[in-house]
Amino acid sequence: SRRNRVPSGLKKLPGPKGYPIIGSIPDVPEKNGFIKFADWGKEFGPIYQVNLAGTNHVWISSDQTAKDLLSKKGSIYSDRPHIPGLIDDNRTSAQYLPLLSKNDGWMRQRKFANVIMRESEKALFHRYPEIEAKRMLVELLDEPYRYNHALESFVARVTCRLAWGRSEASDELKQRARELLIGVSPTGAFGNKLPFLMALPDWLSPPKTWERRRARTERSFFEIMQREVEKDAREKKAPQSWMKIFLDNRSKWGFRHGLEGAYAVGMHGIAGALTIAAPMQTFCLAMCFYPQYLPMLQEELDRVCGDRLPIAEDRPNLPFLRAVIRECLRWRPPVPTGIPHELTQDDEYNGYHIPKGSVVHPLEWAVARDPSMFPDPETFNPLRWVEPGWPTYQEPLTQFPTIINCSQFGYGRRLCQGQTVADEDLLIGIGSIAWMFNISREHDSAVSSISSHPIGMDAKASSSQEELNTGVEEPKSPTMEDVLLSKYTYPGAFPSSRDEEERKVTEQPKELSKFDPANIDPTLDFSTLLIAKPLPFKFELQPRDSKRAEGIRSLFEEGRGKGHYKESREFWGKDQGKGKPCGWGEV
Ligand code: HEM
Repeated sequence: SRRNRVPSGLKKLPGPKGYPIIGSIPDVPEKNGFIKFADWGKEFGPIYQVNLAGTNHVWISSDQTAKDLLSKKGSIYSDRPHIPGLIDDNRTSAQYLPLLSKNDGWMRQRKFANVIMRESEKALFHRYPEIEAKRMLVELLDEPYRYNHALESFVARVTCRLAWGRSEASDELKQRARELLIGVSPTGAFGNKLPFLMALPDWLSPPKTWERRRARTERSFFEIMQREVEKDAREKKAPQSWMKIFLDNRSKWGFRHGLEGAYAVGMHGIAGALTIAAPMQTFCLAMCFYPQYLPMLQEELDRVCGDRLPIAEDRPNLPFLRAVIRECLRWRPPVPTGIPHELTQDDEYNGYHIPKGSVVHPLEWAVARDPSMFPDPETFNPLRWVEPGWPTYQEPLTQFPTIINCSQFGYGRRLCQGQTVADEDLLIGIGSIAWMFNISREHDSAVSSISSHPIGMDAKASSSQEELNTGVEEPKSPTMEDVLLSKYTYPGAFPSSRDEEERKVTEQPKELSKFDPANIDPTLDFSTLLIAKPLPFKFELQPRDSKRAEGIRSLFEEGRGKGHYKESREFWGKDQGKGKPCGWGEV
């Protein structure tokens, strides 16, 4: 109660009442909990507080408030909370830069991150995204029903090359990313839901055993990758990579030991592999539900790129592609709850008291839905970025729209370090898909003589293990008809082309049902972990023209002949280390 005392002259932040001890935990659904937090924002205002199992969580749903606190008062709002589900203390272990406290380790790793990002950007990311785009397109042509695999592999291969100069570890990197995501997500590892499990002996606590194996495997993986680059460097055949930058100037970074370098590089590999596929999957979803924009995008790509795939130098000439990417991030933010900051001393804001130790969330989902900045916010509308008159329109169009420094990358001193990598991957990745394919929701066999594949018929084949095992039941996939007739209740998520009658049906307020997976809007069927990705969905992917398809196939074969496209390799044996000290954990 002393902690909760409000100094005289100040008010307590508003917020839901909750229950004794557990606070408001029962009121927050596991699926799409960010919508609940955004709803509370509408009820209590742009800043409010919620007690979740004894911790004070402050939720911010306005960009201005987030800037006022997290950016302007960065000296006290830049710490990170403890994550109980991890074996080592995330705040001090110097393993994961995004989770470190604001300490020396964080400062030296951030400096290192600045250098590796700057160097990569200067070198146009060594053209890795352009090289890997060809492999992705061929995989989509051959096995479109495994589209998730192709998109995630594209991102993981680029990041793997950037981190260690080679792509063969991309499957392992994806698995490391999935397991770490589970380890750190409040809705993932049991150790985060029931922290006392991490205080029990290993033999009594399966979540602790799982986490110990995950941490051991991750460390071995990072060490193996570091040793391989060291060997390549000794033999003067190491390609450019973040690891090579580290090794070339080992003493310059002030790291405590070589292992810190292994983690500093590996963490960036994981951060890239975790996040960038989400907006690419969102792009496919958006093109199914807002089909009017794909022809506009293809017109721009054909005009600028003609018969070749988009490349980095096309960026200034592709404003509509940048608008589509920016809108994907806004419409379905990859980190909808934001990554929490921790407040290190008592503060006041607009007459409200914010107690030290509060966990402060910039709620991206709500920030991206401010109707004064984004009119008709639930609608996917890339035109808001390129048509004068919209509040988000900005010139020159050779530079804007851009995702760099948008709120989806966070605030203040903890701003995302990997923005330029994400920017490049999305430009090349999404641009290449749109250049090559038509994407549509319904199967129409008469559309073209070129073979077309309806996707998602075999949901398992198209989903990664992570998505199959996030704790979400296989969705019942309501049809658009179901949705329109009665079930769906979250207002405004339909394409603006739908008429008023349909809108009225959708806007009937039916509390709670919107969180029920069976009733969920198909464009809101996302995984439940900290980084939200659309769960596998059915759509049709059809090459626009057979000449382009053949052209890319032959470029890919040519690259393969030169050894550019190595197969992914296993690190722990055929069974991925089942029963051994290191290997893949269940996800
Ligand atoms: C679409 C892709 C991405 C999104 C949406 C994203 C989003 C975020 C967010 C919201 C934060 C937290 C900011 C805050 O605390 O206020 C963050 C931090 C971070 N991100 Fe990203 N990120 C993306 C891609 C990447 C990539 C590709 C990398 C590296 C290769 C990366 C590296 C980092 C790092 C190192 C931090 C921690 C910074 C710190 O705590 O000091 N991110 N990112």
